[in-house]
Amino acid sequence: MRSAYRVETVRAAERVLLASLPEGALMARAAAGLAAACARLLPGGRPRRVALLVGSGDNGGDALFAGARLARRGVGVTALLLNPERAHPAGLAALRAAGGRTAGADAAEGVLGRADLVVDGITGIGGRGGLRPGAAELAELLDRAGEEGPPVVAVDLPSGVDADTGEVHGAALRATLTVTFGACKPGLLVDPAREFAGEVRLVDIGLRPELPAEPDLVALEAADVAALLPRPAAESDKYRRGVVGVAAGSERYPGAAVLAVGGALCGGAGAVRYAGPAGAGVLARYPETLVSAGPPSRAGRVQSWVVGPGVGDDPNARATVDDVLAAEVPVLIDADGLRGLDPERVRARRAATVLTPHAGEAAALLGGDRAGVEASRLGSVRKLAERFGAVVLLKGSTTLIAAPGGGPVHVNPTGTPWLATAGSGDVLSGLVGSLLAAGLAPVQAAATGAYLHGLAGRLAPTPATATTVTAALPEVWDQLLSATEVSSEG
Ligand SMILES: NC(=O)C1=CN([C@@H]2O[C@H](COP(=O)(O)OP(=O)(O)OC[C@H]3O[C@@H](n4cnc5c(N)ncnc54)[C@H](OP(=O)(O)O)[C@@H]3O)[C@@H](O)[C@H]2O)[C@@H](O)CC1
Ligand SMILES: Nc1ncnc2c1ncn2[C@@H]1O[C@H](COP(=O)(O)OP(=O)(O)O)[C@@H](O)[C@H]1O
Ligand SMILES: [K+]
Repeated sequence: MRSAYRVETVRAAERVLLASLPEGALMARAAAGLAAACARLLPGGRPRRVALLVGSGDNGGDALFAGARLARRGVGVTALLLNPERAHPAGLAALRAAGGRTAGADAAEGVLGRADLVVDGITGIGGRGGLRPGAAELAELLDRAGEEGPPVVAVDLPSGVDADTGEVHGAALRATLTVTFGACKPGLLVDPAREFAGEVRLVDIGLRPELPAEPDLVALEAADVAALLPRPAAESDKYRRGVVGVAAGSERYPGAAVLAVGGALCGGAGAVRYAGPAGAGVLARYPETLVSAGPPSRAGRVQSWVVGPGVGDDPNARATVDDVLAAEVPVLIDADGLRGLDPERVRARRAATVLTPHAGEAAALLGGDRAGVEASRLGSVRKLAERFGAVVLLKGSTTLIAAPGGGPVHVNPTGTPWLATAGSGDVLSGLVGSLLAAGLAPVQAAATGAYLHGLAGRLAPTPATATTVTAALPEVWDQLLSATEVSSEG
C-alpha cells in the first residue's frame, strides 16, 4: 500500500527526526537523493548544463546542495536565484565552492535555453497559494518551451501545487519527475496537481518511523488487491459466494443493464439477479443471469444491490431507487439513481451505502459546479461522504474513495483516460456491487473495484469500450491471482 501524508504531519515527523540528527544531515540526505535522480536524467558524452530555480526556503536549499554535488561531478550548474538575499546561505556556499554559478532571474531565458535539465527548487511544502509573479514567469517560460524544453525535476513537489489537496491556483511548474522526501504528499497523487508532478520518486530520509500509522491518503498496490479478491473455497456454493442484485437499465437505456450485469459477473459474487425492464437484452448477452421484471424487492434474496445506471428519470425510476434503499443490504447507487438523492434518506439506512458519482453528478449533489469539483477533488469527496453518511467513490481523472467519519481517502492508481468512454461507469458499478455481495467492506469493495476496472481499461485493446473493458476483467483477475500465488510459493 502506498501512503501519503499531509504537510502538518510531515513537518511534525521531521521535527522529531531533526532533533536526533546533526544540523544539515536531513537536507544532505535529501540533496543526495535528488542529485542521483538528476544525474540519471542527464545525457552522457558531452558537457552537461543544469539550471537550478532557487526560492528562498529549504526547498531552494535542497536544490543548491544537489547542484553542488552535480558540479563536483563536472556538470555546469547555474542557480537562478529568485530572491538572492534570502537564498539558503549554506547551500549557496556549497554550490559556489563546488564551482557552480549564480544568476538573477533576469538571466532566466538564456540559462534555461542552454540547460539540459532544470531543477525546480522554488517552493516545496512551504508554498502557499498560487505562485508569485517572478516564479510564475519562470513556469510560463518553461511551458512555452513545451516538449522542446529541458526536462524538469521538481524538488519535493512541483512549485505552485497544493501539497495537501492537489489543487493548483494559477501557474505551476510542470515536471518530468518529482523527487519527494520522506513521505509522499497527497497532492502528488491527486489531480490536477498530479499531472504537474510527472513520475514521482520517494527518497528515504529516515522519516518512516516518525510517521503516524494512519496516512491521510492511501493507494492500493497489486498485492493488496490480490489479498482482497474474494475466491471460492472448497465448501463454497453460489449463494455463499454472495448474490448481487442489479436494478439498472430501462426501455430507453437497455445497454446500461447489460453493462452493469457484465461488471457484476466479473466481481466475484456467485450469482447475479437482474430486476427491471431490460431482462431480455441481459439474458441474450448473459444467460447465466437470474432475471425478473418486477420491483427489486420481489427479485429474491441478494447480499447487495446496484441501482441507477440507465434507469432514467421517470417516476418508475424513482420508485426503483426507493425500493432498493429500503433493502437491508449494502447498496451501490450510481448515475440516474443519484438524481435528487436525499441525504437524510441515505443516512437513515442501517446497511452501508456506496455512491459512485462522476464530477458532474457530485456537483449536483453538492449544489456546485463540475469545474469546482474537478479543481477540489479531495475536499469534494470528503464533503459528500459526510453529507450522505456513505462511502463515496468520485470518478474521473483521479478516482477517490472516502468514508464518512474520516480516515484515509483511497486514491486509485490504475486509472487511464481511455476509460472515459460511454458505459464504462456502468461496468464499474456492477463490479463494485459484486465485491460488496462477496463480503468486502464498502471502502475495500470500492477501492478494489476501481483498481480492477482501471487495469481492465489498460488491458483492453485501444480504444477501450465498455464492452472490451468488461471482457478484459478475467485477465486482470488472472494476472493478480497468479502474481500472488508465485510470491506466496516463493
Ligand atoms: N524540514 C526538513 O527537515 C526538510 C525539508 N526539506 C525541504 O524543505 C522544504 C520546505 O522548506 P521550507 O519550509 O523552507 O519551505 P519552502 O517549500 O522552501 O517554501 C518557502 C519559501 O517559498 C516562498 N513562497 C511561499 N509561497 C510561495 C508562492 N506561492 N510563490 C513563491 N514563493 C512562495 C516563501 O516566501 P515567504 O513567504 O517567506 O516570503 C519561502 O521563502 C521541503 O519541501 C523540502 O524540499 C528537505 O531538505 C528535507 C528535510
Ligand atoms: N480522464 C479520465 N482518466 C481516468 N479515468 C477516467 C477519466 N474520465 C473518466 N474516467 C473513468 O471512466 C469511467 C466513466 O464513468 P461514467 O462517467 O459514469 O461514464 P458512463 O456514465 O458513461 O458509464 C469512470 O470509471 C471514470 O473514473
Ligand atoms: K519544488
